[in-house]
Amino acid sequence: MTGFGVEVRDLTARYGTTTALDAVSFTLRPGVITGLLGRNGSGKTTALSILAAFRRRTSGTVLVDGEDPWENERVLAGTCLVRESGDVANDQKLKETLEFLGDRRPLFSRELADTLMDRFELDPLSRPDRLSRGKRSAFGVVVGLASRTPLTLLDEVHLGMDAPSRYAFYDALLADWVEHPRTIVLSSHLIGEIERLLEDVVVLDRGTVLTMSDAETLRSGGITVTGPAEAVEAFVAGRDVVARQRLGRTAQATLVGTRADDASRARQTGLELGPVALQDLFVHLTDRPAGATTEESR
Ligand SMILES: Nc1ncnc2c1ncn2[C@@H]1O[C@H](COP(=O)(O)OP(=O)(O)OP(=O)(O)O)[C@@H](O)[C@H]1O
Repeated sequence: MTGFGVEVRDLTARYGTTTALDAVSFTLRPGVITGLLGRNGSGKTTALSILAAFRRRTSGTVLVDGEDPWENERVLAGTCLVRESGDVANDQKLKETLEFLGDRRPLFSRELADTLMDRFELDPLSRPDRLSRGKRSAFGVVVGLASRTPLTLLDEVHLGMDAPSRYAFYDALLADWVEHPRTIVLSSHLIGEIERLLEDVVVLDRGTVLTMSDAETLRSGGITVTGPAEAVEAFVAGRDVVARQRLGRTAQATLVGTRADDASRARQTGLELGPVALQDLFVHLTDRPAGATTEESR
């Protein structure tokens, strides 16, 4: 099993007069972990809700494993969407929810669920409405990962979790995906922590696709330059610097755009070149002039 592929073409979704997605097209490669990135209100939740048939589209084409997911039993049995709220029955004990999913989802792993319940210190006898926000999110992670569905959509599910729990989640996700490859989408506007997990990236901005690429290609669009502050400044003069950091006399600048002689210039001036953080590129790509309204900046 390598997971469901997804093909989205000209997808438009409106809520009354608000256009949440405006003729959006993207693909999700089967068996790949994709980051669906975008600032608040960019349309991530709407897109994932349509893929999982939680919500109907206004127009456009959505194919999950080659078929329209709407009222499609086969596709929906292979799709799991977990949103930050957890999306689980509030009036059921956690253990009952896991038993229910074990009966319904053919690939559900009770063993993985139990391991994750222990790791997140979740009491199987508790109920979601009695859990803290972070623990509720953690239970969403248990459901999302243990379901092992061919299409797993995790919508900002990690945001409420504390740092140790988030890192336990990232490690568990990667380890289980290596053993059981499947299509996973992680949506977020906090990219720093998850970028090492992502093979592909789709960036949404105000309901449109800003960029779609494999993460390596995206990263290769920029470099970091590290070394003595003055030499770094001389190197980046006149170029598109999207982030700067300084520690004592050492500075690091993040550049968008590379030049053929970057490596030789860096060698000559004793500077170190490194990969760019997706978070910095994301901020650069989705940055808007202060005060610009949605319509003006379109
Ligand atoms: N139920 C709704 N009714 C009206 N407008 C909505 C509804 N849900 C979302 N929207 C609007 O649609 C747009 C996209 O929202 P969506 O929740 O998909 O974005 P998002 O990228 O998931 O945001 P966030 O990162 O803040 O969760 C926003 O302008 C939002 O205000």
